[in-house]
This record gives sequence, C-alpha cells and structure tokens, in this order.
Amino acid sequence: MAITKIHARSVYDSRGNPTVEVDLIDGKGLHRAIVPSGASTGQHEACELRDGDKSKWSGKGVTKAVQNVNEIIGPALINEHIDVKDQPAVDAFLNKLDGTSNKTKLGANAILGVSLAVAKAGAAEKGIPLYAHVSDLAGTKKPYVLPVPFMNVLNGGSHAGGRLAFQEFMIAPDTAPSFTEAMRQGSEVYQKLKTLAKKKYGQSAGNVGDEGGVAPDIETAEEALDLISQAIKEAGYEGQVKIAMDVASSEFYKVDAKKYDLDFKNPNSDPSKWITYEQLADMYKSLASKYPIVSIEDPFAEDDWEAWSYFFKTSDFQIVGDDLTVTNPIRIKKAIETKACNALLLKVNQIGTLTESIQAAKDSFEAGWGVMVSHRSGETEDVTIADIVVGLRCGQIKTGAPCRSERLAKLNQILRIEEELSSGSPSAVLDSWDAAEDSEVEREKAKKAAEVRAKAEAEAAANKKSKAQKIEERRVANMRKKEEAEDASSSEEEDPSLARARARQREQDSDLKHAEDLIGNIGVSKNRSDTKTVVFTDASNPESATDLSSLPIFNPSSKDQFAKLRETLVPLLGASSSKAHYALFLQEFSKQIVKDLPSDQIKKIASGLTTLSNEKMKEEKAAEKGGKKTKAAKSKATLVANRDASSKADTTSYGDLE
Ligand SMILES: O=C(O)[C@@H](CO)OP(=O)(O)O
Repeated sequence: MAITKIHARSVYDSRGNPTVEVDLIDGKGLHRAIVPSGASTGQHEACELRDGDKSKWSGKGVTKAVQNVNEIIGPALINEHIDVKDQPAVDAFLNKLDGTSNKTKLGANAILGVSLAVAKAGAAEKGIPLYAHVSDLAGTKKPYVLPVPFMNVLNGGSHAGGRLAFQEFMIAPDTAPSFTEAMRQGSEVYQKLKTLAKKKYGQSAGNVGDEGGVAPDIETAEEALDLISQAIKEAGYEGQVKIAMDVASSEFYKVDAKKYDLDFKNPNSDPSKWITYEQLADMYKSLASKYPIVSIEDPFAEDDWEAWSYFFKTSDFQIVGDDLTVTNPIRIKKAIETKACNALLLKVNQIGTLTESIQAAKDSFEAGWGVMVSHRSGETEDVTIADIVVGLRCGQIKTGAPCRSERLAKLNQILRIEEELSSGSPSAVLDSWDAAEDSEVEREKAKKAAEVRAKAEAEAAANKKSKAQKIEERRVANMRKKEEAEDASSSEEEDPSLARARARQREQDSDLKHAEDLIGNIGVSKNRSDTKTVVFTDASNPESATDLSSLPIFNPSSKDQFAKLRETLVPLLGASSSKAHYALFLQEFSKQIVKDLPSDQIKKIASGLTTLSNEKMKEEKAAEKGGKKTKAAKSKATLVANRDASSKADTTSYGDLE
C-alpha cells in the first residue's frame, strides 16, 4: 500500500523537552511514532539531532530533525515506493539517505520516527498486531514470551538529587505466574517502598524521579537495597521478587585516574577514596551475597573494556551492556569477542532504526546473551517497545516504576497483549520464563551453530586464500615463460628498438599488475636489487612512464624531508576524502603502509587515530546536536547542581542534569 503522506511535528517528552513525532498516512490510515530521549546517554549512541539554538528550549529544539523528515526523508521515501512491509528495505534506504555511520546528517531521532511509523504501517497492512509483525521481521519462534518487568523503584545517580552514586534499583518479579501477577507484585512492593521511604527519610523521599522511582537522600547502595528488601518482605514477596541494578558507572568514572568515584556528586570528593574496578567488582559481589541481585547493568564505564572482561570472568549474574554496547552491532560484536558481558540493553533510539535494533537482538541471542528491551528516561505515550519486547521474545523489559503514565503506557500495553494472547487462559510470566529457558537451550544451539559456521567460514577463507595464491603463482609462471620466449625470439630476430619498447612495456605491465590492489594506476614492484620501483603510467599514453621512486621527494631520510613528503601527499590524497571509496581505500592503504613496522609503533599510530576519532566524535556531536553535553560535562553539571543541596532529596535538580 503506497504511502501518501509523511508528516513530522515537534511534541514534548516526559521531561517537557521537545521530541519528534512522525505521522505516516497510507490506504490503511494513520500510523504514528514518537521518539524517546535519554539523559545518561552513551558517547557512542547514534546522533540525536537537536537545534542547539540556546534561545529556544535551551538548545533542545528538534525543528531541524522535523524539517529533515518533512523535506528530505518523507518525500524521498514516498518517491521510492518501497513496500511498508519490507522494513529492512525501508531502513536500508533511510540509512543510505543519511549516508553517515552515526546518522549525524539527518538525525537518528528523525530516522527512527519514520522507521517506527513504517513498522506500524506494515503491521496494519498485514492486519496483524505490531508484535506479530516484529516477530515476522525477526523470524522469532512461537510461542510468544511475555517479559518480566524490571521496575526501577528507587532512583539515584544522575537521575536523582541525592548522594547515591548508583542510578537505578529495580525489582524483578520473575517468579510471578503471569505478567498480570508480576504487575500486581511490582505495584504492591512499590507502594510499600514509598511508604517506607517517607517514614524513614521524610515526606520528600516519596517524590519520584524521571522514571517514577522514589528518590530518598541516601548515600550507599546498602541503604537502598535494605529499603527495597524491607518493602519486598513487607509486601509478602520475600524470595519471589528479585533485585536488579543499573549502576550507570560511566557517570562516575574518572578517566584519567582510571578509578570510580562513588562520591561523584560531592565537588570536594576525596581522590584517595576513589576505587579501582577490582574493588568495585568486589563490592558488587559482596552486595549480591547479601541481597537477591540477579542482574547488573553498566557495572563499569563504557570504554573500560578490561574491567568488563574481568568481571565477566569472575562473576555469575546477568551483566547487561548499555552505554558499552549502545544497541550497535559493531560494539556488540566487540563485547562478544572480548567476553565483556552476557546481555544487551536494547534501546531503539541508540541505533536509530527497527531493523538494526532487531539485528542487535539477534546477534546477542546468537552469542547466548539475554536481551532486555528498554525505555529512555525521557519518554512519551508511544508504546512501541512493548510490542518489540514481545515480538523479539526477549523476556525482559525495563520501563520504569509502576508510576507515571509514560512508564505505565508500555506496561499497560503488555497487559493488553497478554490478554489478547491468552484470551483469558492463564498464559503467564512463568510460562514465559519456561519458554525463555527453552530459548536458552535454543540460544545455546544457535551459539554452537554459529561457532561451526565461523570455523567453516575461516576454513573457506583459508582455502580461498590458497586458491588465490595458486592463481597468482600460475600467473607469474606463465608470465615468466612468455618473457623467456619473447626474449629468445627478440634476441634472434627483433629490431633492437622494438625489443626495448616491448621490454619496457612488459616491465610496466608487471608493475601495474602487482599494484592493482594498491593505488589505481601506480605500480609497485620489487626489482632485483630489492629497492622498490614505483612507476606511474599515463593511461592515455602507455609509452610515457615515470619512475616515481627516483624522485628525491620519495626518498626522505631527515625529519624535514619526511615533513615535505607528508605535505606533498596529504593534500594530494585528502582531495579525494569526500569520495565514496576513500574510507575503504584508506583502511586498506593504512594497513599496507604500516605492515613492516614493529607492533609498538603500529599501536602508537592506532591510539593516535582513536584519540582523533574521539575528538572528532565530540565535535560532531557538539555541532550536530547543538552543543549537547558529554557525560563528563553532565557530571560536572551534577556537581554544580548539588553544591548547595540540602540533605533532603533535591528533585528540582533533575532538570539541571540534562
Ligand atoms: O541508563 C539507562 O538505562 C536509561 C534508561 O533507564 O537512562 P537514559 O535514558 O537516561 O540513558
């Protein structure tokens, strides 16, 4: 069914900040999606395009993203006539239209709004619920799995004004016999907790944070966990309702010191008390020995890979990657390879399209990971993630406390789905967990299959390589034979000048052949004395050849001569930087050009590039998002916001954190 109209507008999220809403109209009607927004965002997330005009919405306007939908994405997509049921084709088109690796041109918020609206249109055209359409797209097995709701009932870190460093304390009713029952248990524990918090810490402790959790001014994780354990006990669910934490530790990681500062909201925090990742890991293990903790998210900072791998090796609960993996297949791959965690926090706006989100989940499943679908701290009435978690059969969702409508909208949608799926029969969370256990087995099988496939692919690659080598050997042997034959005949009967021309041509051909993988029509070949000859041929006149290696500029030895070489080459090569193949060319080129260096030198070069890439990313983010603050900057804002805070919970400072 053809799309007749795509229209975006700026609406507001749960923090009162502008966000993108997209309406898509086709023969089936109107399909609407609203994009969420994070506060403790990972540095590696896809670009959320903000206007940056400080005179309006403190720079948080999304008019550019809206304009990109209305003027670029909408018309282009309508013109393309892609079937709305073909989500991968739509999302591939959107990515191509954007053309950047992190959606910095059009904005991940603009792209995601369209991607999700298309998904809803696809479901409507098929006449099935969105979760069923997502399930089709992902190829997930049936029966559907209803998720365990991980409810964030106590807020700390950068989501609250108190001194508590850890960001989220969640309850997980994972033994409830149905989603409906899980919700009842969660809501009862939550109400108990609110009463206890107010009793112990005063009326303001009952004020709720961005995600609906209470925010008492407590200092340590133990205090928070004691309070929650007591609420679970008093509600009558001891042993049944478990606990999970999102530490969001990037917020209190001191990059230079490589340490974690649990007192990060105190501007006069004592550096001698900052702890190493090993000490933090020990703290988690000691907490888990006292409280029923089943899952820890972001236990270490987003780039502290060593700490993640250490923790993975030495602990046995669910370790969830959020800022670490940012729903990005490349970072997920790295986390799988380095054995950094065993679960993914899936946030659609971290990557920007439904297809890539599905891929992130599938990659995670294939590695035997768990997947927890997640809201953002800035949410809306849009409930798409409820359908995604059921459609992908993830078995886990975190979407805040059972409080505040933008949180409950998702949980209420799952209640509807449960009703629809069970039609009154006791379909259950327990069933889901049984099914989830089944899927554990399936995941294990899938993991094995993937290992076998990887091995086969590696062998195939090795075979391919030796085949290529054989072809090359055959080519060289044939050429040698031909040369010998030609030399023999030319020495017997050929005109000497013709023979010379032929020899020269042969040399050029050989040079060109050897260099075909390097740079266009520049040839590289080893001559007999083992110095490299580099011959440039003019395609329009093959007789004209220049030996570049004989030019002094290409034989540098002093520092100045190398500088001269760099000044000559950089503008020559850099002039092509906007061309499509440039990045690919550079990847291969840089590999070849450093391959004779010792490993420590290569490492130095690589780390220089990483630093450059980080700086670039920051600049791009600042420019494209209109000066959106980095995590470090946000932490600073937190310190400032709390400098004069009284010992009571300061919920007014939530806004300052953004
Ligand atoms: O840290 C998180 O996991 C999320 C959601 O709870 O917070 P934010 O959306 O602010 O990144």
